[in-house]
Amino acid sequence: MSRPPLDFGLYLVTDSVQAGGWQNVAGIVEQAIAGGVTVVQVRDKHADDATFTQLLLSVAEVARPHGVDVVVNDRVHIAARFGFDVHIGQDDMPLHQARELLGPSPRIGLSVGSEAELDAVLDTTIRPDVLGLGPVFATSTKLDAGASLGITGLQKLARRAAQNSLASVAIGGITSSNINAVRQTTVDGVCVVSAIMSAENPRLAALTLSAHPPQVTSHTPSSFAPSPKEK
Ligand SMILES: Cc1ncc(COP(=O)(O)OP(=O)(O)O)c(N)n1
Ligand SMILES: Cc1nc(C(=O)O)sc1CCOP(=O)(O)O
Ligand SMILES: [Mg+2]
Repeated sequence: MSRPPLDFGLYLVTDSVQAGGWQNVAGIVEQAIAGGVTVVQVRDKHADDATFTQLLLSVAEVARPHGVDVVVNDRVHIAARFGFDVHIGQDDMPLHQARELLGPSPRIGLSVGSEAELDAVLDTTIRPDVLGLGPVFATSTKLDAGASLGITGLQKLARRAAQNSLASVAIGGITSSNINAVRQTTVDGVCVVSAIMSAENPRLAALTLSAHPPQVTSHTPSSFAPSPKEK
């Protein structure tokens, strides 16, 4: 099944705790999209399914009008119910089972943190649509993240992914201070959580991290234009 390629350029993964509560997440996402975020994954490790669904739909409401893809973290059954894309890790539902539940259209992202995990992906006939490669650097957002890959480890995985026609994104400890080195690897995009979710100004944070910051024109809606202080 061919799914249209996505612009993974600046991929935001949400965190309701860093947002100060799940009700604040959609507002932060809206600002981050104005700053250049191209994909949003809704991740909340604490919410029950009903609350997660409310959160997901609130994010979709602000993302979809801008053509920004919305991805569900972990909860394949919720993604399947509403037809969203999904991201799963090595300890989540197996890829073949997720594909069976989702049907052919939604994209599936899969975490890969080592050469052995990439070997396993390349050995199977059912392929994910994108790999989440990480953690690149140490992170306090995900306490059970594995050993850091560093730029060299990331580049080895990203190169092999590309050689096998697999899209990849980098994740873990990425900030405005190290993002240039990450963008010099073969990854198709860069994921951040705290660099945007914990920022005082999520729009400015996204602008700083974006590979292609949005151009402000006379047609830019006023809610997306910079405030006089930022000009
Ligand atoms: C794009 C992307 N890459 C990796 C992850 C991590 O997924 P996982 O290993 O399942 O860990 P949790 O996010 O579920 O804690 C991700 N979420 N997104
Ligand atoms: C959700 C997640 N997955 C990771 C992985 O390595 O698979 S690291 C991570 C958290 C990244 O948060 P921050 O941008 O704040 O460091
Ligand atoms: Mg997971």
